Formats: sequence, C-alpha cells, structure tokens
Amino acid sequence: MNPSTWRTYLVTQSSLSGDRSTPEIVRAAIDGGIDAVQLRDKGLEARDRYEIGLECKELTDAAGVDLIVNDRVDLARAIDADGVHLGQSDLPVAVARDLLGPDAIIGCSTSTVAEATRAEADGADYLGVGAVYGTSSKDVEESKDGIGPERIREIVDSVSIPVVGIGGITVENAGPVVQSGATGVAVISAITAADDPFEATESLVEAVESVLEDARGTNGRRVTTGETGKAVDDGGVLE
Ligand SMILES: Cc1ncc(COP(=O)(O)OP(=O)(O)O)c(N)n1
Ligand SMILES: Cc1nc(C(=O)O)sc1CCOP(=O)(O)O
Ligand SMILES: [Mg+2]
Repeated sequence: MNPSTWRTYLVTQSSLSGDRSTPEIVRAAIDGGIDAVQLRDKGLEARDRYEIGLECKELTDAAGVDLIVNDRVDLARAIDADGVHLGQSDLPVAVARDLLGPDAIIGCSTSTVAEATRAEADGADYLGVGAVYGTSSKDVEESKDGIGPERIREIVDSVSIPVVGIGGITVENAGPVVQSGATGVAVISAITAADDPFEATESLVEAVESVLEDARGTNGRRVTTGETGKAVDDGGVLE
C-alpha cells in the first residue's frame, strides 16, 4: 500500500498492552480496520522483537496491511517488512534507502518545518509529526501539551509527502489532526491500552473517516485525497 492511503496506523508497545501480546493487539486492530502497523515495542531484546515481528508479518500479510519496523533497518530486512520508521536520532533516511532499496516505505519523525523539508529532500515517503498532543507513552522534548494541529498544517503546507499525526491522539481529538491536512493518525495507547482494542480501532477508523465525510458534506465539493493523500478539494487542503 501507499502511505498516502493510511488513515489509521497502530504503533505497538507491549509494555502498554496489559496481559495481551503484541500479536493479539495487532490482530484486533486489523479486524477493526487498521491500515498500517509499526512494530515498536521499545525495551524488548532484538530476538524477541524479531519473533514478534514474524508473527505480526503473517497477520499483516494475510490482511493486506503494511508492516513498518521502528528504528531498526536490519530487523525490517530480517522480517521482510514493508519499511522502516526513523527518528531524528536513528539512521539517516538516505542510508536506510540504500540498504532497503527503492520499494521500501521509509517514514521519518519530524516536529518542525525544517526537519520536514529535509526529510522529504532525503527521500522519506511519509512523515510522522508530533507529539501533536500531550502523551505519556513517550518522553518528548516538545511542551507537554504537544505541538498542536496548527503545526501539522504548517508542515503539510511545506511538503508534498503524506503526513501522519502522532502523540496523544484519541477518538475524541483525532478530527483536527486530519482537518489540518494529515492523511492519517498514528496511535499507541488509544488502541493498545484500550479495554477492547478491536472496538477502539473501529471507533478511531470511524472518527477519522467521518471527518473526511463531513468535510465533503459541508463545503459541497468533492474531496479527494490527491497524490499525497492530503484531503483536498478545489479550494486546496481542507480547512
Ligand atoms: C508514525 C511515527 N511517528 C513518529 C514516531 C517517533 O519516532 P522516533 O522519534 O524515532 O521515536 P521512537 O518511536 O523511536 O521512540 C514513530 N515511532 N512513529
Ligand atoms: C512513539 C511516539 N512518537 C511521538 C513523537 O512525537 O514523535 S509521540 C509517540 C507516542 C504515541 O503514543 P500515544 O498514541 O499513546 O500518545
Ligand atoms: Mg526512533
């Protein structure tokens, strides 16, 4: 799949999933309609991430869902993942591209316009932008309130590749992220820590889709998701 088609993106973290395993959470998210999964699971040994990755790959392949590996290009290759997600302290995008080849999906974390334009120039296929809202799932340098949907808009306006919002996103606050031009939302806790990860995914999928639907209805113009996947109409990226 192309990241421009991702509306909802699960980032795994077994330390937040209670007594459920990462493959169990991934299975529930797939059944609930998730578009992409990122194997993150920070804190696990490489061998454990590899084994879990192989299990997840079977699940995502069977469902036609993309599987991305966080941080580790070697692990992405080892489990034949669809790509890798790199942060500002991980391997450079161009190096990962050399190692993984032209077909791999390479995502890059950015929180400023300067980082975003550089990642695009380096060959990233999509951007993870955050933390949009405050999150307790990761220590982020930005203010504890997050960078807000306004920064999403600034970054969307400065690049041509898809932008996925991440950080503190829930079913209640996902709307403004997509309305700001993000093609989708990435979440850990909204699905992983939910009592029912299947229902949580369904609700998130519905929330994101309904924002796009509402945008179609309110301005009366046909909305497409364009080449970059941004929600656009003939007036530009949706307000
Ligand atoms: C979709 C997405 N966006 C951002 C991140 C964060 O990546 P990074 O900054 O490298 O931090 P870690 O996740 O590695 O702690 C992400 N993982 N996914
Ligand atoms: C993994 C990650 N990266 C972030 C960034 O800002 O780059 S925020 C984050 C944590 C996302 O978890 P939750 O959905 O539970 O807030
Ligand atoms: Mg990283």
